[in-house]
Amino acid sequence: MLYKLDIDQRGVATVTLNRPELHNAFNDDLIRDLIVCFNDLENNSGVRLVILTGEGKSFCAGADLNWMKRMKDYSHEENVKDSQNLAELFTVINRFTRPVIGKINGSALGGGAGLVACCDYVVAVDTATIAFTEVRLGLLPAVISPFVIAKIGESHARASFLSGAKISMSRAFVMGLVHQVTTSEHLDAEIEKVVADFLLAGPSAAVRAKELINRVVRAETMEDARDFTCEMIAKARVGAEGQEGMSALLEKRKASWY
Ligand SMILES: C/C=C/C(=O)SCCNC(=O)CCNC(=O)[C@H](O)C(C)(C)COP(=O)(O)OP(=O)(O)OC[C@H]1O[C@@H](n2cnc3c(N)ncnc32)[C@H](O)[C@@H]1OP(=O)(O)O
Repeated sequence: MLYKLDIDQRGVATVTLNRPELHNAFNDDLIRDLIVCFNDLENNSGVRLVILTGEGKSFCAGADLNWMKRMKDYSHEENVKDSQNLAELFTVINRFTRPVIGKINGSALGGGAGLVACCDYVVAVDTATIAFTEVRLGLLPAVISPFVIAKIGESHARASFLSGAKISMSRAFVMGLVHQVTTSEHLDAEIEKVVADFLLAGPSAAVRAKELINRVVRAETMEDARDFTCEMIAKARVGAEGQEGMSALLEKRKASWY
């Protein structure tokens, strides 16, 4: 298995990419393993959120170049199929119904930067760099582009995709790729604070909030967005969790999901 999985009593799952000797670069085995892992976590109703991180000094060095280079012996159709597996990985992480927190322990390059963009909340060490290096390798940040452009917008995508230049953490913060920057010494403690904040949300409300964002950003018109957002709040306020959350605040007690 090219990743490690730990699920604690609170339902916090930690997925750790585990190919440290290759800076957690992904090959077809790691891609397949991670898709299965995230699908299993999706089907595990006890999981409240996922932390995604890397073993060793890097978060993820993107695609394993030895593996990608070998793809020249494959047909065009096989190459397209293979790229679709990678797209599937980004999709299962990005669409994972519960929050995914990126714990960026080191550099995230190429497809590794794409993984960062798929996370809902990202805490990174100040020594990490993010770079969409693909063009410097004669390649393209293709499969990751929908996720990254949705996150940072066209202007930042043009600036970073076309040069492949390293992005410092202060810049990644401004771009909205990273939400918090800390030292490696404080990374675990900062992640724990973030986890505690996310666990304060009603479990079902957190899932619905993520669904809301995914639907609003993909809505074709304001009217479409208005219709389903009204539907969603109409259901939430009469639902058991909404009723419990409001009662708990009014009665000055903790809601029962804590
Ligand atoms: C569709 C998706 C496309 C993509 O994702 S394209 C790939 C984009 N990735 C990159 O551009 C990352 C390339 N790697 C690096 O820039 C550096 O490496 C690091 C910053 C990650 C680490 O640098 P340092 O600490 O100096 O270590 P080191 O000596 O460069 O690497 C140790 C071993 O790891 C191998 N390695 C690093 N990244 C990859 C990779 N992406 N694919 C295959 N091998 C990789 C190296 O070659 C080397 O190997 P050895 O020990 O045999 O010399």
